[in-house]
Amino acid sequence: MAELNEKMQNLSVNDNTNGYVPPHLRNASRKPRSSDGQGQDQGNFGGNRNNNNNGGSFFGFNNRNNNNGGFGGNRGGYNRGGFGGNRNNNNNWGPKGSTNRGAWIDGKHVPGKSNPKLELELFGAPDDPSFQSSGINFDNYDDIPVEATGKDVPEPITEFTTPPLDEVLMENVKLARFTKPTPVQKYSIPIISAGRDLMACAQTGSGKTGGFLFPVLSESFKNGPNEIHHNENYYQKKAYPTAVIMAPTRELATQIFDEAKKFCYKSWVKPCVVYGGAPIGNQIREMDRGCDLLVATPGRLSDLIDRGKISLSNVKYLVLDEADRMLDMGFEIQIRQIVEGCDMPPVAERQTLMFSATFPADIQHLARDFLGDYIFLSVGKVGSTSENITQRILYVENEDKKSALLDLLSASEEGLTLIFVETKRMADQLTDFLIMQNLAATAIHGDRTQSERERALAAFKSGRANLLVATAVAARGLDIPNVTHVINYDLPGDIDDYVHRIGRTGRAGNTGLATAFFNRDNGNVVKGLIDVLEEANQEVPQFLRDSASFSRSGSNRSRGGRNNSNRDFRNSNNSWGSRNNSSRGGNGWGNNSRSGSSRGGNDSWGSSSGGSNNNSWW
Ligand SMILES: Nc1ncnc2c1ncn2[C@@H]1O[C@H](COP(=O)(O)OP(=O)(O)OP(=O)(O)O)[C@@H](O)[C@H]1O
Repeated sequence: MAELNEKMQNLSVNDNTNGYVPPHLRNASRKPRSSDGQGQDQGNFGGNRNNNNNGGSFFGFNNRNNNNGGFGGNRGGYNRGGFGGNRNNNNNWGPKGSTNRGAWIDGKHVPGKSNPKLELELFGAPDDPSFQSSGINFDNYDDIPVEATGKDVPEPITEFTTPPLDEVLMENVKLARFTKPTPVQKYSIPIISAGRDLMACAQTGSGKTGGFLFPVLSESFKNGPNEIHHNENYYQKKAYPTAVIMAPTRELATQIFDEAKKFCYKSWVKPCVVYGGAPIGNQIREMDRGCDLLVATPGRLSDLIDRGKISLSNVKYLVLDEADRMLDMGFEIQIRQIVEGCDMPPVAERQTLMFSATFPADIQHLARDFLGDYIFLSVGKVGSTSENITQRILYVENEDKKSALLDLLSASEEGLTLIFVETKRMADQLTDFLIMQNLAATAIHGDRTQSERERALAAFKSGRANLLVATAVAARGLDIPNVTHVINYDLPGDIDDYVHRIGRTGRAGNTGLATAFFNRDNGNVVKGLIDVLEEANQEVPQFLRDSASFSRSGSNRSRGGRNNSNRDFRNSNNSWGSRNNSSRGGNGWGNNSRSGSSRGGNDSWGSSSGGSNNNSWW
């Protein structure tokens, strides 16, 4: 990292006092443009001009890679073995002939047998770089302040132990080479094991998936499935999952499913995944073979409920992962219909868990309706970024971005680089441009077919394409080992998106670099950006501060500013009965800025007790 920073300094890319100067103009006199729009544009620096590469070997894009390893699908060999339909059978899955699957028989958990080949597929070899391993800064997580509010908050655990964790789950945690819980896991495991509802917020890459999977699976292994009270229609099979996990995107759903496969190993719990854009028939057939833990995107889940293929009447655990993103994507009506309008047990008869790295106010309203007497857990500041990620903001005009990008890429060390743009069109254009430079780039965005998206991700993960140009579709949750650099070629209009995007690097205690191109078009996000940089002890370039004084977001709380709550808003004195008070982009956020609730303030960081807080934060 130090070397990379040095190289960037040498390239002048990191010079925050002046605007970005493309290589061909470095020795020319060129006045930096001011971010208030007063500067003069003296040059027209298109990106292609300097790069007359006609002999491009077109890599990766447009399906040129014959990669058969679809995202998330192959590693576990999940589809190869037959799943018997009945959960009480000791069904086989994984490589042929294995009997790894456990069963629930006469009120007891009978684990399956070990299968070394499948173990290798699920958990990888210790030195396999395609499996994320914890980095040198993993221990730094111990210093992260944690706050848990609500009634009777259980004490956190400090190690993975039995109890509270089930033995089979413990074995799988060991196979995954997880030696100790991350902070969010330390709290979420005892909270969920105690049967409590939970709203948990923790930084990107800090192990939230395990935070809900470990206790949900562990309790399921101990307690077995709910008894199905409904008559099975012989001609139409229905899935009755015990746990339902909803996630905003197909890729994230697939990734959670992959994690679930690992930690369900040898147990009676059979995980399934359903998402739009893939043939529904295959997904139904897979569910017919057993479906105890279902990972789903809201749209496909509603569809399958409407078709009578899924009943939620058996659900003990409902998890909403990246719930705020699901609302942003317009899924609220579908989610409410699934949770409140179908046969899902009521709040008191299920456990409901919400996880995200950002929790804007409206998601806390959803919590009011979906969760009962819940614990609010915040690990680190809500919406903050990990200090493992070094953040750099460069002033780059739109027409200079391509050159600046090439500069950055030439300075990059080994590793994968994720480049975020705002539009699908731009993703395609930029990918083509990079391919023309003989760079190994591919793209992921919503207009690509599911199989194209899967191939792109697989090529990126394997390193065959070390550059992935992405829209917001890849911003959340994706856990790709060895992403060393995230470049916000276009900054998002929403600071929460920025937080999630850069969180694709610096995961599980590893270090990472995040570079963003900023110019006057990004005035709406400047205030939030400064907050995020300051919270993570990063350098704030002067041009950002200058820009903040011109920016609208300096004076209101648009989505570009920080409208997260880092508080459990039940502790607020304000009435939160009216949704209108908390709409995104609204005003009336009160006097308490985020810094008002920093460690040095009145708040009880580091305490697990539910101190009440009279701050009015909207
Ligand atoms: N206890 C642990 N020890 C070591 N590594 C862990 C542990 N828990 C999780 N990890 C690894 O850390 C990485 C990040 O975890 P995960 O994807 O759950 O993060 P997250 O908090 O959900 O991130 P995001 O907010 O981006 O979705 C994963 O590769 C996971 O395997």
